[in-house]
Amino acid sequence: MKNKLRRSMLYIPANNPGMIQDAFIYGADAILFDLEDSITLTEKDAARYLLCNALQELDFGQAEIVVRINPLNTEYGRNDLEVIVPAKPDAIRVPKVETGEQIKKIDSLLGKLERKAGITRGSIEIMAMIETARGVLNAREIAKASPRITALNLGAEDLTADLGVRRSDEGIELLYARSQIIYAAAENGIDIIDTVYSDVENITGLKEEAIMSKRLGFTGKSVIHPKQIEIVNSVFTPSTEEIKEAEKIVKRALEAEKRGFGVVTVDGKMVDIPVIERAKKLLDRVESIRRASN
Ligand SMILES: CC(=O)SCCNC(=O)CCNC(=O)[C@H](O)C(C)(C)COP(=O)(O)OP(=O)(O)OC[C@H]1O[C@@H](n2cnc3c(N)ncnc32)[C@H](O)[C@@H]1OP(=O)(O)O
Ligand SMILES: O=C([O-])CC(=O)C(=O)O
Ligand SMILES: [Mg+2]
Repeated sequence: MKNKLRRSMLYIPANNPGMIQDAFIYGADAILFDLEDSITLTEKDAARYLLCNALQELDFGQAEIVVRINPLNTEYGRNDLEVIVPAKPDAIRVPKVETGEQIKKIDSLLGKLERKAGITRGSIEIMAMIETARGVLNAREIAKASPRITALNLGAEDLTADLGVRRSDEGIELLYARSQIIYAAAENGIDIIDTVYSDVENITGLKEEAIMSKRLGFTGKSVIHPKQIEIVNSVFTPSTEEIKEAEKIVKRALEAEKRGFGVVTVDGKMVDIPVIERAKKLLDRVESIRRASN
């Protein structure tokens, strides 16, 4: 079964056969083959065909296979979909999405290409990248534009370029965008993936940013180098203390319910329905992680 955890999504430029071949060995939950910004215009065609062959020939294990296409308003985007859909990726990541209408167009095009390729209609998911001011402001309509949408992704490099601001370590310039898209994703029960951390050598900085993202509500983070995977997976996996606490809450709540009490205290803190729901959600996630790593 495919791993849909999406704690870490590893970018791989789709014109690099060595990286494509080794993609599955690093333990990323998702492999994110890129046809957009890591590929120069002269390499677009070659990358697309190389990737199509690789998806058909290679076994990437349990990792979810996602392809970032070029925007559909460029001459490359439509060609990407035509070549890649028959190779059955699990999802298409669409860059620079600004309106729900754009997602509806991609949904309909995917439907036609799926039919042509003999693939079940609706089986290829869409992940929408929010990386412009307009995209941030329209995140709500984007998130609900198609049942295919299973995640929103922040693209901070493009967004800070659009805003004309510097990207800082503490990320204050991204706080509004991060919060807005987290709410849009939560409203629709879909995943929300944080942007890449570009300073590959700075593992401490990566960890701090990932912890902050998790605390805000992100469910995972895109990465650009294999050495970023372990740290990101571990930040987005509940800790032993969190698991123990959740188990205790669920156990005490069940005991209290049997005695007719809806609210109890656990370690001096009040536990009622929302706290129990949060604990159950955490334990469900732990179970998904356990299943995915077996
Ligand atoms: C703003 C945006 O749009 S970000 C998204 C687009 N950008 C990308 O996709 C970039 C993805 N990352 C990369 O291309 C590379 O990591 C770079 C260019 C940043 C650095 O590459 P290198 O200088 O080769 O890194 P380094 O020497 O540390 O690599 C060590 C090993 O890891 C491999 N590796 C590095 N990055 C990746 C990757 N993303 N996926 C798979 N393998 C990788 C290298 O091939 C090398 O393997 P080898 O030892 O078998 O030769
Ligand atoms: O964060 C990402 O996924 C990379 C990206 O496209 C951006 O930052 O603009
Ligand atoms: Mg971008």
